[in-house]
Amino acid sequence: MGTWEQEWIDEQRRVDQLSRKIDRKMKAINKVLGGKKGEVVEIRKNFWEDVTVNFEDAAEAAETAASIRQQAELLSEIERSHQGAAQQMKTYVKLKNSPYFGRIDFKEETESDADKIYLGISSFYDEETNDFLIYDWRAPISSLYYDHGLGTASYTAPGGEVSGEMELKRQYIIRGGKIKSMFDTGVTIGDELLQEVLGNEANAQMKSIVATIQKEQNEIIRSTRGDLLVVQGAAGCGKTSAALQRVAYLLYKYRETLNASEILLFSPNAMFNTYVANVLPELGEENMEQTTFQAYIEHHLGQDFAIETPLEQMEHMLSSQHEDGYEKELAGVRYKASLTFLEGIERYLGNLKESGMVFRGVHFRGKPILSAKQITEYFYSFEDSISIPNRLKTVSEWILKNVREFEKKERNADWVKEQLHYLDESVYTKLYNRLRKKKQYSNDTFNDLKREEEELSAVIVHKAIKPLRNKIQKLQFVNVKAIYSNLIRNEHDCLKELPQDWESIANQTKIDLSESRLSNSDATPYLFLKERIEGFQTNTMVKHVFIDEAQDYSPFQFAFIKRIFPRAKWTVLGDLNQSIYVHSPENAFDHLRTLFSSDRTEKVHLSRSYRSTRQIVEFTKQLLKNGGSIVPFNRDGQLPGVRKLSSRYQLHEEILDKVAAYEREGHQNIAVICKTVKESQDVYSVLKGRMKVKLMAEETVAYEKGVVVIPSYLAKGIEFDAVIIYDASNEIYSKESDRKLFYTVCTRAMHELQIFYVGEPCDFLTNVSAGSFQNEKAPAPQ
Ligand SMILES: Nc1ncnc2c1ncn2[C@@H]1O[C@H](COP(=O)(O)OP(=O)(O)OP(=O)(O)O)[C@@H](O)[C@H]1O
Repeated sequence: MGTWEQEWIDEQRRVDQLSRKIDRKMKAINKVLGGKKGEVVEIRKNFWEDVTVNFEDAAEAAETAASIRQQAELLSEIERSHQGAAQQMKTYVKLKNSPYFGRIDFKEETESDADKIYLGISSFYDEETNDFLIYDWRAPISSLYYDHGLGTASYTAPGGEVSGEMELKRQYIIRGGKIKSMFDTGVTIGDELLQEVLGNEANAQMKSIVATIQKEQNEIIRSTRGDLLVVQGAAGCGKTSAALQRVAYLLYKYRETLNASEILLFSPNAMFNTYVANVLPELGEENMEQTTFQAYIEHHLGQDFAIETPLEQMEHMLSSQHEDGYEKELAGVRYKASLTFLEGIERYLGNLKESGMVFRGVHFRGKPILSAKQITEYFYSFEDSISIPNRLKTVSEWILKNVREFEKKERNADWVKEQLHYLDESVYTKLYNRLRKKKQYSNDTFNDLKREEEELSAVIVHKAIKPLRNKIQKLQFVNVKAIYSNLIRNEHDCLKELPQDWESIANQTKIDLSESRLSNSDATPYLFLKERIEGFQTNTMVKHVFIDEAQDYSPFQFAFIKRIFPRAKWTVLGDLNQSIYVHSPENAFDHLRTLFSSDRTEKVHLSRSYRSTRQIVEFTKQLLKNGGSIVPFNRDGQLPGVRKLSSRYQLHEEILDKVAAYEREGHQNIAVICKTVKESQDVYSVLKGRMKVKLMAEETVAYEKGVVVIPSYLAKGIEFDAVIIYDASNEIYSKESDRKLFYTVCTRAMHELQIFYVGEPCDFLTNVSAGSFQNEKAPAPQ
């Protein structure tokens, strides 16, 4: 028998042995789980028997409360450890299926023999031999696997640098406890496994990449040096993947002090949340918190305004590209996204300390309590040195005091008397009982009619005034809308370097505000101003902020996020070549770096692209002006197709044919990508009667397998086996500003890319070398 076969047998034997050990641990855990479950059921059943209930007097009641608390704590303690055991069980199930994916034989300098280190998604410690039979991929020693080939190698252990010799590096694919494939590799991570992984069909959800993390990705995953880590990388180079593995790494490294709820990922849209939701659970970790910037804005302003979503803004800007006034509008959007605007707001806030605040008068049932003028005078009676939020706190207390005085007088008002008369029997009894309890009246004293009336009037007024009090507590007497509108009109001359024709922009903003609408470009500045006036609500709980697709954020938004999470470290991932928003400046990441000190900032560049075949990457990089440095991972496929069609009718026929052909080849995720939602809807209405297809035109839908028609904005960040670009004519992708959008949509393809157009092709296509694509219809299969 050849030595390799023998090796294989030995390795399988080890897997089998390990499997038996895992079985034993699973059995033990099962017992614990069963026992704990029994305990929980028992405690639940006897909960009220085991607590002493006595409400006779205060001391007894306190004892009862303590007794209930004790029982409840016991219960939750057991439930917690039950959860821990259940989690452990899940990990064992995964390990049993696939215990490890890699092995390194590493001989430390000071040792004579090499240690065999097996790497899996979680450690497995064997108490009988006092050995780690599996090392967690995040353990310090595991970095050898990702960072080094055979020969001299070193890693950083908690006690310092450990050097030695890597004698073997082996990769496995183990499924169901059986080794499916196994190969030795000399280089960092062998291309074979990666070839195999990347050649697979797309999933409806993103997968973990632990078995094939590349060296430069490992650097991102394990970096803990700075406060800001910026990752710039081409489409498909694994930014999102690296970010998610990094979350898992941080949760492992800082497991004593960091939990998943203290990590927040900003995703590009809500659909993307579902796309990445599986990666961490697959690794046995809890998911981090996920949100979108829009959701944050909605949470704070959604009650007061209809807020334009990024999708709506994109749609509007893309479809008005040829209209008069587009350039002016664009200049306005860019200005509102800039730090120049933010600085203007800061100047304005400085001014507001002396003048310019706008208040609403406080009224109740049409009667004035305090006029806007009185509130303004009171607000400006404070020293300039007192901050606006602090002043507002005092002002609101002062208003509430006035309201209380008003409330007392109001008890004699006619409307109160009237309500007293018509008091519903049940309300009356309820109020009566409540008063009796509170004041401990005897039945007799309460019968005193006058007293009763007084008390009931007080309750009626108090209740009626409650909404007003709430509004005052929420500082709604401050007219932020008017203050923002004045800012935009630049009455105080705080805004500098305004774009041309700002007046019409200001007018539009004013109309929007008066109709309780907020454009996407106004939303962040508006909230910023509001928060700065009312007192910024910071979040010090979050320790790590991740921002994916970061090229889509404006400098203003970055500054804003920094303010919300003053204590968090940031990991920011993006590709400047995929900036699809009009508000993104060319040098978006430079602005970002002004928020952190330069010696706490790290920048990593990824240029190797894994998603698409070599042919697709070679093609798409030519769509960019500066795509030269993008390196494809060497995976072979068909040349992308680019075809001119004579009519829309023919276009739709060809799409049907192409989708059918892709399906025959076994592709399951196929996307027809359009530029806008409108275009997607039109295409969908044509296709839907003729094939099984879904329209994904709203953020809220979950990403699913199948054939989809999807607008560019929603396709970003995700990938498909095969992509059809609906219409790449120069009518649709007409401006230079469409270049990055076009690049973004084409780079969604993993295995196949087909571009159609009717009329003339867009300029970006004319620059691609002839050998990089085919323009004939592929022959039908025999
Ligand atoms: N080391 C790796 N091993 C296996 N697969 C990888 C690796 N790195 C990236 N991939 C795969 O490449 C594809 C692209 O990765 P990902 O979506 O993370 O890239 P991205 O840089 O965020 O892309 P984009 O900017 O285009 O959205 C995914 O299918 C991912 O699983």
